[in-house]
Amino acid sequence: MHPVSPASDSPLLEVRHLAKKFCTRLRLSMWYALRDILGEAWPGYRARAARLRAHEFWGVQDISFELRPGEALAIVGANGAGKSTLLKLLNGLIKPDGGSIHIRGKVGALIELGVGLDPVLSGRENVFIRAALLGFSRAQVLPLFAQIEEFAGLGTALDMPVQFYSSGMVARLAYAVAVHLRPDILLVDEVLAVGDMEFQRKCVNHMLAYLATGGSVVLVSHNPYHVQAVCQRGVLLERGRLTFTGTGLETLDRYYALQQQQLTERNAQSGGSAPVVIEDLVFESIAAPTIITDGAVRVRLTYRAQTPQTNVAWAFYIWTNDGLTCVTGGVNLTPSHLISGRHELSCTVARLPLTVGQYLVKVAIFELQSQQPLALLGWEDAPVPLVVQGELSLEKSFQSMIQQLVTLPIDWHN
Ligand SMILES: Nc1ncnc2c1ncn2[C@@H]1O[C@H](COP(=O)(O)OP(=O)(O)OP(=O)(O)O)[C@@H](O)[C@H]1O
Repeated sequence: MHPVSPASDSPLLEVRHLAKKFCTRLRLSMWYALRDILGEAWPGYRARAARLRAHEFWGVQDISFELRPGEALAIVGANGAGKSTLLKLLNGLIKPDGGSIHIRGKVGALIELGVGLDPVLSGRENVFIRAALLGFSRAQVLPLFAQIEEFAGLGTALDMPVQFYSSGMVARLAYAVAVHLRPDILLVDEVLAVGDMEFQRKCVNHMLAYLATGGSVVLVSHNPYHVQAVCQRGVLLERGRLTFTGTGLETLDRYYALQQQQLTERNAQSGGSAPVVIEDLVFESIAAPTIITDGAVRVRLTYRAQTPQTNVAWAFYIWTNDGLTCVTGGVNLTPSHLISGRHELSCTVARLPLTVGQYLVKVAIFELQSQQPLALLGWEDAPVPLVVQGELSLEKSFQSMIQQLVTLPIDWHN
């Protein structure tokens, strides 16, 4: 692969009106599958396949998008929305009932991690087996082995049977093999969530380097850190349908708004007993009475938890009034723990280099493993306002005038 200009290249992946149906009854689904195999020989079969039979439903329906070299697409949606089904269709693991998929190039996939690994064989032997499943001979893999070993970082565990691996170790091995065989399109299904933070960072850095050389990524993830770092584009799936396309973060924003709506409804139905509720979010200046450009800021989030929650992360997002994302940071990569009752989470921002102006803040607490939001504030309801003040020097008023979002501490030299 070569460095490319993404916009100028024709799509590596073209998906048009893709559809897949499932049946809720196992025996009936087997009968339908048999009829479908026989029926494929008959003219007009495809037209009939577009209809639902008794106890069938659409797992995904009418999905269309394209992916060009150098692009990464986030697929976002609630449990059961059809994300894995879509990846399995792209990887050819299951056949569509409608629409088409055109792929130019080689696909590497990290979908069901354990699949394709022999539990009694060592990690080392499984590297060759997994590569063979992807069409690579032992001779082709040997020159890449040192890189795969180094990336997986399993040390002596590489010679241990895979059945003794943790899910994180399996993810390391599977990811290292898939990416070093240089696919043109890499499909990744929430695999990163099972790896530790150091490995997640390594994968994100690797994906960015891979994208820069013209690779493409389809990433199922709700982790803001992964979506913001990797995906320029995103699609939102709701009950199998594509309901929104935008940048990765706009898609996540839309998804969180939907989730907050559902969490609020569920909370109301259960008489206000949601497991976790964010009650308040405060941005306060550490040194001055007000938040000033470039000043240090403390962020305090007040939550109420019914039961303790381990392994959660929280993130805040700062937007301009007209909807432009200016800070998507604040994702804590070390897991937090929530204690039952009403408590606070906090963090400090050493320098907030936003220019003088008014901003809006939204916040999310989400489970690290499933990456699903546990509690949200500001997405569906009113975001928290944030006012950044500062002296209106000539330089700063000029920055505000041209709507610059950040101030840089520049020393000019003659
Ligand atoms: N083989 C199958 N047979 C029947 N139904 C299926 C099958 N595979 C998926 N489904 C159903 O299709 C829908 C979409 O499932 P899918 O696994 O694609 O969702 P998802 O968005 O990946 O969810 P999650 O976030 O929970 O992994 C769900 O209702 C699921 O139960």
